[in-house]
Amino acid sequence: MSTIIQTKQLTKRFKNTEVITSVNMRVRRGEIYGFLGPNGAGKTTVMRMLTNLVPPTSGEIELFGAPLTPRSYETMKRIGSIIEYPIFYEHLSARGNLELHCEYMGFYDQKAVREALDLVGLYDIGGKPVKYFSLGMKQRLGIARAICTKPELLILDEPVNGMDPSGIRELRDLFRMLSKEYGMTLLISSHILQEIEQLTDTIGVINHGRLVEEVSMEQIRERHNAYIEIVVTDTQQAVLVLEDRLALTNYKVMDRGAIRIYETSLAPVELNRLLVGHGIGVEALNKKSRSLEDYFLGLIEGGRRDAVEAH
Ligand SMILES: Nc1ncnc2c1ncn2[C@@H]1O[C@H](COP(=O)(O)OP(=O)(O)OP(=O)(O)O)[C@@H](O)[C@H]1O
Repeated sequence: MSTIIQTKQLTKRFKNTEVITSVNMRVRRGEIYGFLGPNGAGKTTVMRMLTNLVPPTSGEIELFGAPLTPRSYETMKRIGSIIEYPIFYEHLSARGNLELHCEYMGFYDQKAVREALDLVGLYDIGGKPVKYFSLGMKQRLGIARAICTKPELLILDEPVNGMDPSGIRELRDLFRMLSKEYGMTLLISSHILQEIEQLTDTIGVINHGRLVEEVSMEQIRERHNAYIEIVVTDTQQAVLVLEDRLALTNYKVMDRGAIRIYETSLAPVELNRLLVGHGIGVEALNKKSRSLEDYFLGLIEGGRRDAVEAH
């Protein structure tokens, strides 16, 4: 798959404070990339650099395979974005705002404004001045503005901020549709895992200006399979029984007599009976599942212990 965004050692300092440190991120064509991190982690600053709103202090950005420079005007036309809160001409209607934007971007397609308003569910009130719009409606109008020029890449900074749960669901469906049917690549930031977990193909976790993890959701789900943990009196003997009698290979011997079995379809009662039947004492038997939330909190709280342990 080709690469749409690639940063190399991307670093940003404001005066003497380094807020982004050596970020190497990669977003592939057609994927939805979730950019996750707590408030102040540096998501907006990275997105501002990607859209040429602020220059990097050092490092490189490649968009669509070419280096980004302050003069990359044509590249910018291939990107739709909302960075922080979208700002509009309040006295103009939603439609008026989008028409102005298309004109400014040199994009002439009569249908585009209508289609964009329709996609975000604002078509019926497209004639109303924006000053009467709620925060959620403005957020949707921001998305309409970002997509009306049919960009290949959408960069959205906390797009579901301030929206109610049904609005969030609608936007999720819209993002999926843009990715599948229009083939757009999406980079979406959030500080709430649940908001983007079901949507993204890849997650990049940023904390204190550093990218601490970049991983596909598929890998994450594999790693975070539920498991059964047993604590036994004789691990060697127990392993023999698991392999010979149950043909198990996906287990891991931990310390202090514990074994994790990543095969949760086993019935705990049967497992216990089998081990005891072979003269192995079972001191504990628990079914566990570590939530994604725990995993990301672990990353954000500074340690990579969980990630290492899960491998
Ligand atoms: N223009 C600026 N001058 C000085 N410091 C800045 C500037 N812009 C951002 N920062 C600092 O950079 C750090 C990262 O901020 P940024 O807005 O990128 O984080 P964020 O992850 O987007 O957070 P949020 O979710 O709160 O928007 C913060 O400590 C912020 O105070």
